[in-house]
Amino acid sequence: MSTTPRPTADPTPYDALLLFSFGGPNKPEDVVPFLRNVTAGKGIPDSRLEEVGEHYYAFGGKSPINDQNLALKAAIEAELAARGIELPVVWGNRNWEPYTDDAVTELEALGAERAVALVTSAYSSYSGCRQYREDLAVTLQQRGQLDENGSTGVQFDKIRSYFNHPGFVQANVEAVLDGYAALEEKGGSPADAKLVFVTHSIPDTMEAASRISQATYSTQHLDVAAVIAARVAEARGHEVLWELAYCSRSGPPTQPWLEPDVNDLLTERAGEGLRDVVMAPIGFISDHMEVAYDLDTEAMETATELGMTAVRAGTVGTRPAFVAGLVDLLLERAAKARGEDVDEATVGTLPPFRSVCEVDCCLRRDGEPSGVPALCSRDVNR
Ligand SMILES: CC1=C(CCC(=O)O)c2cc3nc(cc4[nH]c(cc5[nH]c(cc1n2)c(C)c5CCC(=O)O)c(CCC(=O)O)c4C)C(CCC(=O)O)=C3C
Ligand SMILES: [Fe+2]
Repeated sequence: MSTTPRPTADPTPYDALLLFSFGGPNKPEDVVPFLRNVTAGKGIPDSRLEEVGEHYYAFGGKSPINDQNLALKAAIEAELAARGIELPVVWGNRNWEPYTDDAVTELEALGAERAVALVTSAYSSYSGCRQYREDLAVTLQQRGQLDENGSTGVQFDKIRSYFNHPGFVQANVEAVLDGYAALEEKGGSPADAKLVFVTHSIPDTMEAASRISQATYSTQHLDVAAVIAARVAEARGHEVLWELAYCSRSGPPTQPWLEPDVNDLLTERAGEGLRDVVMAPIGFISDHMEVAYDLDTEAMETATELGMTAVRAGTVGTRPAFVAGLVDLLLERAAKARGEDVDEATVGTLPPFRSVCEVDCCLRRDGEPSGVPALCSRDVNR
């Protein structure tokens, strides 16, 4: 379908790729310290933390996310090798081992001077963009490697948010089509089904602050959802009605977050007579805990109780279209860093997002300066 030529297989000026993720616990003893890392200073009620801890214990205290990142790392390495590109891939996480600091140590051991970061969040908001850039800056600061101009050690650039990159979108289309096939196998009626896209909820204040990144977080999802639904409708030859819902809300009940919650949406639509649902978690790139618990456990239970026939489509994971797209994005970023004119491929109505963020891009709260340094932006150290 896509006729966009592959970018030149030259990673110069980069000498390493940082696969930069969230992290998750590997065993029961990791759960509480992991949750402390995630929630430090975020005002999440203890009751919510205990509840989320239980989600992890129900899965033996091990999040699937680390194995999924290792699988993605291996898939990227294989794609690089297949294209004859020699570039080491180093993995680091904000909230668990191997930490960002471990990754920087590994980059130094490799002799890397300029690395490009690939964040495992496809969409732009504080949680999916700036929080990673801050983590990198604070890590360097703690190592004594940050001054007012940025890093004095390994230099970092970032790959643009890729929610509207053809590879990510195509992999989602394939996953949703597999979901429709699974619905049919389950005895559902695909032509009457609702396609419910699901993503992580964020506070309304974070949504408002994400505006500066060229389109808000929810708008990014709506734009790409429309493209995916249209392609699925075309491939299946029937109409596809769709909606966007949210999961994994936390924070105090008084704080507004993006809605509708997926469980509330299912309940409301069941009341209106909807019987068949395909849930597509386009907000996540792998089947980590939010997907395994909030969708496969909780939302599936809701759907079953409502008497619906429901399936959950896969995430992009290591689908070849996604992995090839990531390598294209890396090469595109490299060409940009070399000052070349590059074709930044997108689908939908939104532009390619910036790989060097605007001043005050994606703050945590609308209008409030963060006071925390961030890399890969025009406001280093603000
Ligand atoms: C937008 C977004 C993504 C999607 C993009 C992406 O995929 O990266 C994401 C991913 C993830 N979130 C994760 C886990 C958690 N997120 C939390 C808390 C929060 N997430 C938020 C946003 C997001 N989070 C927000 C606004 C909060 C409130 C606190 C704050 O303002 O920052 C909490 C604290 C308890 C709770 O509140 O649930 C946990 C444990 C895991 C790991 C899963 C695993 O272990 O498999 C992953 C990949
Ligand atoms: Fe989260």
